[in-house]
Amino acid sequence: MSRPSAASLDPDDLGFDHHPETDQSFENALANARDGRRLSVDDAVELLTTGTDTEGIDPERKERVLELADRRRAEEVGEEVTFVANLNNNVTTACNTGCLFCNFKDTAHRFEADQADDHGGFTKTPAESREAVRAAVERGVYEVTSVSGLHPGFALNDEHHEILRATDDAAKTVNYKPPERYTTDPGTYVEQMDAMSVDGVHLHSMTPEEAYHARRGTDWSYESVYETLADAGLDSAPGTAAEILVDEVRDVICPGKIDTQGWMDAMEGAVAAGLDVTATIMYGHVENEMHRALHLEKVRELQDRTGGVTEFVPLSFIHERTPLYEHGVVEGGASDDEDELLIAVSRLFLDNVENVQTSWVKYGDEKALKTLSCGANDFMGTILSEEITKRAGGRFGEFRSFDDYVEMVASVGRTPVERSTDYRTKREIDPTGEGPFGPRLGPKADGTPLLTREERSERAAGRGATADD
Ligand SMILES: C[S@@+](CC[C@H](N)C(=O)[O-])C[C@H]1O[C@@H](n2cnc3c(N)ncnc32)[C@H](O)[C@@H]1O
Ligand SMILES: Nc1c(NC[C@H](O)[C@H](O)[C@H](O)CO)[nH]c(=O)[nH]c1=O
Ligand SMILES: N[C@@H](Cc1ccc(O)cc1)C(=O)O
Ligand code: SF4
Repeated sequence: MSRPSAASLDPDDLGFDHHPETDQSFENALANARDGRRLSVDDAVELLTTGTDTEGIDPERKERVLELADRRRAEEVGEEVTFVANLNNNVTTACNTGCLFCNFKDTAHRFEADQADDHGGFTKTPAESREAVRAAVERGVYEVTSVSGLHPGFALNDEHHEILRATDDAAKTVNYKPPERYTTDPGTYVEQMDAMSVDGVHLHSMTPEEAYHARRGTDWSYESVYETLADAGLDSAPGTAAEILVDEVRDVICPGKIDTQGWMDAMEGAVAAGLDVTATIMYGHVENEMHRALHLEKVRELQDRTGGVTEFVPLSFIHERTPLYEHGVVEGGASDDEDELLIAVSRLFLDNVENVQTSWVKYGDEKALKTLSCGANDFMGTILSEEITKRAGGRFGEFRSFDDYVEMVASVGRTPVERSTDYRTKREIDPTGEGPFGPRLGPKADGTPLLTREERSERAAGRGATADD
């Protein structure tokens, strides 16, 4: 695959074949949504653009789309706003994939034992991962989300290491270097899953890109890889790495990643292995509204085929410290109008996905609360630790307490509800009840807040006490 370098990309001429042009009209598309007809890609483009017959976003039309989506949300899932008590535990930032929207990763060779420079990244051993999760579960957390860089020393298990070690020119052909070359050995994926799967916690891990890494250089199926991971403790898989599921966009922003079909195959393999999955979109960079609509179509197809997608998560691109922005390929991320419309059209288009998640990490509290009346019904999790958005320049912090959630959700007149990762277990919280509030659905969750008042103020002051220290 030829890889364009960010510096050589002309933002006005990315050579896309897909453009937001349709034979549909805005009013027709809106009527289709109102009458509950399954929307076409052209309908979605009309709604996302508030009509291709007008320039820019028409504020009055936008409100009509948002209102319809809000009504659909109320019909489908009611007034509850759900959230989960979870911890993000990223295992390593070492990655050579080079996605141009990402500043989470650090070039992997800098992690090698003979490299002197301080790369500012990290790799956790399985024992360190286990300790981070154990400490969080002790506090009441019951989900751990773990997404990581594609460390060249990672393999699925010992058998996979043997295959990769025997591969010719493995660094180049299969992005593999033996783990002993690195200062810290991340262990195998199986060892990491086993380590993080402690005390009945739900383990949400292994994105399609990570699953690809866990079978590189072999003919193993995604299903068998996910089965092996499930046997080691994996419970569900995050559908990140989706970015925009249109190859002409992937060729620009993540040419080193698996393609659209590869992402679909991995997700289907995860569901075939008995796992729930989530699906995401990472939008607001070089893509246009036609790409966004085509992406939604892929997610709807996946759900038609599998029924395994528990939630859809729009991730608004954080641009500040990314190659795409630094090289002038983009001038910023999505506007507020675009964020609201993306949430609304996701709700209307994805008639087979029950939950649409809004992210306080990407939007901040104020905008995230607004999106709860544009079609969103889930408010993600407490996460306790955040690296991806922070490293890209995001400023909205790493933690929300149950008190924060209860106050925010009540302030918009909705019902705060604690949920399990799979949404099958829920507990409504009475905002007029006596606080402070804490989780109750976890193995060690007895209603005590996740962090003490002192720990929270230390965090607020930026002195950084984290759940795992
Ligand atoms: C950082 S990766 C980690 C997991 C794994 N390396 C992968 O790519 O699947 C997880 C996701 O974070 C999201 N992400 C990365 N950088 C971002 C940014 N600057 N703004 C918004 N989302 C971002 C992308 O959607 C990406 O797929
Ligand atoms: N939207 C973001 C998430 N979402 C994931 C949730 O927190 C949770 O793990 C999932 O809903 C399964 O229960 N996580 C982030 O780190 N950052 C986000 O922006
Ligand atoms: N890790 C992703 C968020 C995410 C994680 C798990 C999910 O199921 C969905 C979204 C990010 O911060 O960009
Ligand atoms: S998005 Fe994932 S694969 Fe791409 S560079 Fe970042 S960590 Fe690596």
